[in-house]
Amino acid sequence: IVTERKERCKDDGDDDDNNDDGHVDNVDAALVVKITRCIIFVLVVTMLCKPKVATDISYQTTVKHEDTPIKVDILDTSHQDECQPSCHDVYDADAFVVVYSITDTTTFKVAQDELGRIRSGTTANAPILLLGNKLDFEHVRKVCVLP
Ligand SMILES: Nc1nc2c(ncn2[C@@H]2O[C@H](COP(=O)(O)OP(=O)(O)OP(=O)(O)O)[C@@H](O)[C@H]2O)c(=O)[nH]1
Repeated sequence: IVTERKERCKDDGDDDDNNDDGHVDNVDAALVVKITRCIIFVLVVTMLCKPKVATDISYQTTVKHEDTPIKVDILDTSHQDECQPSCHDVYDADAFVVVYSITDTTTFKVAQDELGRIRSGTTANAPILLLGNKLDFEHVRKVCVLP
């Protein structure tokens, strides 16, 4: 923007007083620097605040334990193909719930992989609840249970 303005002044044979001592250009340059800094700041904030995986759902809730309300941060991670542990910040969580569908063996395999990842990370000792959902679809169960 500054360069373009200088070129224009030169072409005009500009004898505008404002530009004689470069004062206006200095103001423009300072403005450009300020705007650039603002844009960079907004971009950095946006990148830091954005969930790593767009379909993740993050929320807070309160649960009662023996009449004591406890605030809980929930991160409901969406299964992503090729998702590596770095996709989520879940590996510093205090506890995990891994859910698979009893009607879909692939989800059980994914659940097994997740258990392995959790156990091999820094959260190796965190409690994990493994849940099979869709029990109402028992008649089409694909993930078998031992008798
Ligand atoms: N019948 C029945 N449907 C269920 C049950 N649990 C989940 N669903 C349905 O299954 C679908 C997927 O459930 P979600 O909880 O979104 O599964 P998810 O793995 O979190 O899905 P993503 O986050 O999109 O990967 C939804 O339509 C639910 O309503 C269940 O126990 N029984």
